[in-house]
Amino acid sequence: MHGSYLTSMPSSSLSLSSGSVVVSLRALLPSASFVDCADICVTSIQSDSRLCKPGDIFAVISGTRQHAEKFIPEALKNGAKAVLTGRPLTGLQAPQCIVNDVRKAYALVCSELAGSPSQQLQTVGVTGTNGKTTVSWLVRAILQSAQRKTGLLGTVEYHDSVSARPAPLTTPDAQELSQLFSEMVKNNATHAVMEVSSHALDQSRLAGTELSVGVITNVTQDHFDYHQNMDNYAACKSKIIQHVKRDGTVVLNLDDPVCHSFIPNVNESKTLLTYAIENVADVTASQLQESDKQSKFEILYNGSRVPVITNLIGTHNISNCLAAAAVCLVLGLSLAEIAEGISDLGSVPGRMEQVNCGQPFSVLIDYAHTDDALRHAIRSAKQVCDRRVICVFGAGGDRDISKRGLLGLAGSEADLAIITSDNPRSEDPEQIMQAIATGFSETGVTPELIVDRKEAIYRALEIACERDLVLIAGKGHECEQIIGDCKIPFSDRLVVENYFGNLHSRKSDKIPA
Ligand SMILES: CC(=O)N[C@H]1[C@@H](OP(=O)(O)OP(=O)(O)OC[C@H]2O[C@@H](n3ccc(=O)[nH]c3=O)[C@H](O)[C@@H]2O)O[C@H](CO)[C@@H](O)[C@@H]1O[C@H](C)C(=O)N[C@@H](C)C(=O)N[C@H](CCC(=O)O)C(=O)O
Ligand SMILES: Nc1ncnc2c1ncn2[C@@H]1O[C@H](COP(=O)(O)OP(=O)(O)OP(=O)(O)O)[C@@H](O)[C@H]1O
Ligand SMILES: N[C@H](CCC[C@H](N)C(=O)O)C(=O)O
Ligand SMILES: [Mg+2]
Repeated sequence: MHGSYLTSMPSSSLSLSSGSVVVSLRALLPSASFVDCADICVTSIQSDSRLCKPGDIFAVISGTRQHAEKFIPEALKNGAKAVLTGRPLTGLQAPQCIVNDVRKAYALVCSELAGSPSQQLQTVGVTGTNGKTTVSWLVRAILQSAQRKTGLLGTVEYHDSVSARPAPLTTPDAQELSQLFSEMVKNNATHAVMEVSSHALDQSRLAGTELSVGVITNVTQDHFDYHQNMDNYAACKSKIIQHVKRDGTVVLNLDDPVCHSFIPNVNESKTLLTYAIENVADVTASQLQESDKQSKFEILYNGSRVPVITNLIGTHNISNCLAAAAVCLVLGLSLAEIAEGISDLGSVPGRMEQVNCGQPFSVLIDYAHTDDALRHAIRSAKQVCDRRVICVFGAGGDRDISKRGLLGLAGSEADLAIITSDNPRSEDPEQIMQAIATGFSETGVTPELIVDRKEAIYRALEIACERDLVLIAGKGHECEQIIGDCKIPFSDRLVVENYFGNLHSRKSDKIPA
C-alpha cells in the first residue's frame, strides 16, 4: 500500500488481510487540504525524522525546542513518502496534507492506525497537579482485586496488564499511547488507567482517546515554565473533560476550589460525580484516624458506608482514596470491593513510602516537588509524629523556577529543614538551593543547605532522635539523579538503607565516608 497516495477510500480506515490498517487522511481529517494529491492513504506515521521508515508519513510538529520542518529532508531520506504539516511548503518533492493542528491530527492518525484500541477498553484518565500516580495505582489495585484485568500508564511505569516497561513521560506520546492500548486489548485487559499530564493535554496526546471516566484531583501551581500562568494551566487541566465520552463521568474534588470552578464545564451529556473530605459531595469520608503506619476511615456514598484501612499515609491520601472509590463506583464496583482493593495496595513506590531499617524514628520517602504537595506531606507527617519532622528536599533544574521560593515557604513548616539538590539538570545546584532558601526569609526558620543529596540525607538521619520523622521529598521512586547531561544511579531509599547498613557495621562512624 506504500506510495498509493491518490487512492480515495469510502471510510477513514480499512483493515488489510495482512492485518495492517490503511487510513485515508481526507476521510479522517475532513478539514485538511492537500498539495500534489487528492488524498493520502497511510499505513504508518512518525513524528521523529530519525525514526522514519519507508512508507511513513512524517508529522511536522512545531515543538517547544525546535520546529520539525528542518528535519523534513532527513525524514524523506529515511523513506517518508508524505508530510502532515501546519502550512503548505514550497519546493517539496512529496505530497502534503495541511491541517490546523498537526499534533492533534498526528494523535488521531496514530489511534486510527492502531484500530482505535481505547474504544475497546473502559478507560480512566486522571489529571491534577498532585495525586495522579497515587489515584491511578489505587484504581488499578481496586480493579485487579475485583478480577478486572487492568493496564496502567503513568509516571512510575507503563504496564500493558502483563508486563511493565520504564515510563519516559508521565503520559506517553500519541504513538506509544495507541500501541500500549493495543497491547492491553491483545492481552485481554478490560480496563486501562492513565495519568494525564497538563503537557499531554496541551499537546493533544489524547486526541483519538475517549475516556469512560475523567478525574481532576486538584489544581495548584506547577509547570509555569510551560504554561506561564495559572489561567493557562487550569484551562489546560480542564481539557480532560472534553476527552470524556458522551455518557461518561467526570469526577471532581470539591475540596479544591479550581476543581469546583470546573463544574459548569461538565455538560449534560456527561455525569458529574464529586468527592470531598471537608465539603459536601457525593463520595465523602468520616471517622479519619491517621498514624505513621496506616490510615483508617469510612467511605460514605449514597446512604451506605464502608470501613477502610490503607497503608497510605496522610490526609491527602485519604482524598486520593475517595477519588479512586468514585471512579470504581462509576465502573460498577461495590463499596465492599473498593474497600478490599484499597487495603490490597501495599504502597505506591516513593509516595509517603516507609523505610524501616529498625531505626527508632520514622523515615518516609515522598515525591513532593510542588509547594502544595510538600505542604500536604509535611502537615501529614506532623499529624502522625509527636516529635520533630525533619525534611530534606530540593527543586528540579530546568523546570518552573517560580515554584522554588514557594517550595521553601512550604518547607519552612518542618521543624528542621535541609535544602539539597533534586535533579539539577543543566542548572547550578547552589543557585537552585539559594532560590529555595528565599522562601524561608520571612518565616524565622533557618534551613541548612547541603548540595550533595546523599550527604543531606545522611545529615537528617544523623540528627534524628527517637520518635522524630525524617521526610525525604522530591525524588520518590526515581532511581537516577540528573546532573548536567549525566544520569547517575541514585535512590533515596537505597541511601537510607546504606546509611543504616554502614552504621551497623561501623558503629563508631555516624556519617560513613
Ligand atoms: C515540553 C515537552 O513536553 N516536551 C516533549 C515534547 O517535545 P517537543 O514537542 O517540544 O519537541 P521538540 O524537541 O521541540 O522537537 C519538535 C519535533 O521535532 C522532532 N524531531 C526532533 C529532533 C530530530 O532530530 N528530528 C525530529 O523530527 C521531534 O520528534 C518533535 O516532534 O515531545 C517530545 C516527544 O514526545 C518529548 O520527548 C518531550 O519531552 C521532554 C523530554 C520533557 O521533558 N517533557 C516533560 C516536561 C513532560 O512532558 N512532562 C509531562 C509530565 C509532567 C507532570 O508529571 O506533571 C509528561 O507527560 O511526562
Ligand atoms: N491529593 C493530593 N493533594 C495534595 N498533595 C498530594 C496529593 N496526592 C499526593 N500528593 C503529594 O504529591 C506528591 C506526588 O503524588 P503523585 O505522584 O500521586 O502525584 P502526581 O500528580 O502523579 O505527580 P507528578 O505530576 O509528579 O507525576 C506526593 O508524594 C504527595 O507529596
Ligand atoms: N513530572 C515532574 C517530575 C518532577 C520530579 C522532580 N524530581 C524533578 O526532577 O523536578 C516534572 O518533570 O516536572
Ligand atoms: Mg505522576
